[in-house]
Amino acid sequence: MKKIGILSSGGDCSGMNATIRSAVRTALRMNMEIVGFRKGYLGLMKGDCFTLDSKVVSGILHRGGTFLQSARSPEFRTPEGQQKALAMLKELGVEGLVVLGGDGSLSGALALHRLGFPVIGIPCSIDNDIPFTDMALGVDTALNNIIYAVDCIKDTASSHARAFVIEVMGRNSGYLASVSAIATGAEFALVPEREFDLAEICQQLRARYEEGRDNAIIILAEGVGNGQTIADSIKDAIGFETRVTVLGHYQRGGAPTVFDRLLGSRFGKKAVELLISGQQGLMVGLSCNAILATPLADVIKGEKRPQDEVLRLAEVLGI
Ligand SMILES: Nc1ncnc2c1ncn2[C@@H]1O[C@H](COP(=O)(O)OP(=O)(O)O)[C@@H](O)[C@H]1O
Ligand SMILES: O=P(O)(O)OC[C@H]1O[C@](O)(COP(=O)(O)O)[C@@H](O)[C@@H]1O
Ligand SMILES: [Mg+2]
Repeated sequence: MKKIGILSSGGDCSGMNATIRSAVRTALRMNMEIVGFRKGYLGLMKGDCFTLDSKVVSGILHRGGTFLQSARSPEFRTPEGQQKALAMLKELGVEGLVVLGGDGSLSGALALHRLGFPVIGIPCSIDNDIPFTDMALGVDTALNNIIYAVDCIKDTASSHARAFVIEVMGRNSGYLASVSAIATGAEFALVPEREFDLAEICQQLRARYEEGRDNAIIILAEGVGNGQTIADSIKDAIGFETRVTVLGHYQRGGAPTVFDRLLGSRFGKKAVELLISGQQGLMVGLSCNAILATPLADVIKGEKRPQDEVLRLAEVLGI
């Protein structure tokens, strides 16, 4: 193998740049040429790429997002799109590919692997919905962003005697909501993994209000539903005002935490080493603080185990 490629796909997250930098420096150390494809699978199908050298990746470690840019490409989901990408890889003389992305992008990586192309995946998604890794890249930074915002909102909640419904991202995963509720001392976390009864929540908020606790933070995972609907249905029942804050894309960006800088650096190095040593069709992951590799096929057919321990902790803490 003389030349490999790298791309970032799906939702961007903080730590992608640290990962790309580490992959590039590992490849160069191993006398390998490495090219970066712009905008994920879109750039791959078009052959939109450029050579990555040590200088190109300097000064990006501390920046969120991905300097290779990212995209969601419906065309790449089709067999025609995947054949286009394969033909382009062949034309460019690229013999192996590192894919940074979430569950969707890793499904795309598996498709290329099944067509016989050497691929290694790196789990990147703030949702933490990818199995076979304790943490995906970007989760820690997103959580830190969320707790900063919630701490700020708590000041207003207590000053104005209000209940805030704060909607966080995560698609169908309640990981960000559960963990941020634990870390901020929120009153409730509403997550798709756990059933809840809105009437009961209202009753508890009312009882707290009558005891003199006149503000509350309710963290809502986006997978549960709309924040305004929830706030509207509790407004009259609890005795104090409600407001809704949707944290949105603020959560995904910003300077990566130490955890994500280190995790990305470890993932990037390991992915390139695996590719160069002839291994393929794998995803790197973090398990008990070691970097392991799991077949992409197992990752895609697997399901991220429910966050049982986190949910139980939330329950014990009264969330
Ligand atoms: N089943 C699939 N087969 C092939 N490619 C896929 C598949 N699912 C997703 N992709 C590709 O990966 C891209 C990113 O996936 P998406 O689910 O949007 O984000 P993420 O990778 O962050 O989960 C999609 O736009 C598509 O190009
Ligand atoms: O940025 P977009 O395209 O609006 O997508 C928003 C979605 O992306 C995420 O931030 C990350 O999800 P993915 O990792 O699957 O891309 C979700 O939490 C959110 O629902
Ligand atoms: Mg996803």
